[in-house]
Amino acid sequence: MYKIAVLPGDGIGPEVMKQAIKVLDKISQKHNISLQYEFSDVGGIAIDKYDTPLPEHTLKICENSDAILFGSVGGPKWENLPPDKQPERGALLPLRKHFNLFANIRPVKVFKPLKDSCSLKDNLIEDGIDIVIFRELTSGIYFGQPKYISKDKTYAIDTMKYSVSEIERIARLAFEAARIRNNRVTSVDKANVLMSSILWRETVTKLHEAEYSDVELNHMYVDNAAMQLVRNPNQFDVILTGNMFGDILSDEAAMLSGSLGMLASASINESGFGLYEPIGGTAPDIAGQNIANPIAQILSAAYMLRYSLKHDVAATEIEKAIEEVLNKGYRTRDIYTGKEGEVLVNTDEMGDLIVENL
Ligand SMILES: NC(=O)c1ccc[n+]([C@@H]2O[C@H](COP(=O)([O-])OP(=O)(O)OC[C@H]3O[C@@H](n4cnc5c(N)ncnc54)[C@H](O)[C@@H]3O)[C@@H](O)[C@H]2O)c1
Ligand SMILES: CC(C)[C@H](C(=O)O)[C@@H](O)C(=O)O
Ligand SMILES: [Mg+2]
Repeated sequence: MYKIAVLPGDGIGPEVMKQAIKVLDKISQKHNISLQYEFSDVGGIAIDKYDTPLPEHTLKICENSDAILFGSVGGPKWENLPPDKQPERGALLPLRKHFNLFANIRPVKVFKPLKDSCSLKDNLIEDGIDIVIFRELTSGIYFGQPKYISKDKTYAIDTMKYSVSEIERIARLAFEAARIRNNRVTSVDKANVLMSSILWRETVTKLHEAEYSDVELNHMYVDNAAMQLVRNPNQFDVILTGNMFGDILSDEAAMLSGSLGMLASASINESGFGLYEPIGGTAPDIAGQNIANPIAQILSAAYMLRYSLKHDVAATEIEKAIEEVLNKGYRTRDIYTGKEGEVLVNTDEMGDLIVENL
């Protein structure tokens, strides 16, 4: 039996999480996988109830689980609280750090039927897109010390710090992934300006020479990478990058797949324990209307089955069911183009359709 900590969070989090649970119920029945869910509050809702974004009991539930399925946290209501009390800095980042979830894996796939939702010209995505971003998640500018706003509020400091071992462990996973994909790694940095990027580039190069010379490696500055992603996305196979660059490039890459609501991520540590979440946020502009796209949350559940519970077949079946539903023309509002054959559905209906196709 697997214990799953389910943390829906704020905004669209609970709406899309409901769909992911429906899908997990069906697939676990089908494959005889015993799942025990432990729901708990995190983020803004936890601030409202317990005056803290990451209550002790929520952390305990996570510690006693085999994986964490996370929705998203934050929103306008909590934006003006002191920094460490806010949902993102007070819950999500501490969770990532607490469990040492250094490897954030963000696959960018374009489902063929969604080609029209992609903002790029057809000829650029004719053969689909299949990129995976390996983002370092527990260091870099997000966590480096010192980090503060001066008492008189006339200046502020963040520190971008990377150690060789932190770079090596994420680089190793990227090279390993490339070997079973198209054998190419693009390491993205800003080595023409940042010291931490110079070390990043040197470390990746050394590791490549010593252990992974069979993999094709190139280095790219982050500004160029942002441009290349929309100029010719298919040049990329595995993108290896640091915390902040990975955050920005993955939102950009999401639009290749048509919507932020389509991309999910796995954040894992050295022993394979993981937190699984959509790459997008709480979407306050559409929350509470049952119109959000639940696919990113459902894919997060599939990645959980694949990476933490080692049920690859079940994960693949979920991905196939999503593709099937999209093939049949069903679309939530964010991926609806009005083309003939498309049917507009809401969040619940999309969840039901995916369940029916399992
Ligand atoms: N992992 C997380 O918990 C996480 C990630 C990103 C942002 N956030 C938080 O979410 C809040 C809102 O942030 P934001 O507006 O910058 O980013 P966002 O990702 O919430 O929304 C950006 C845009 O994408 C759309 N969108 C996102 N997910 C969607 C979905 N599933 N279906 C359809 N449309 C979708 C939204 O409607 C919005 O127009 C902030 O408080 C932010 O800090 C949390
Ligand atoms: C909410 C925020 C802290 C988070 C990040 O920057 O890592 C989000 O944007 C993401 O991409 O997971
Ligand atoms: Mg982000």
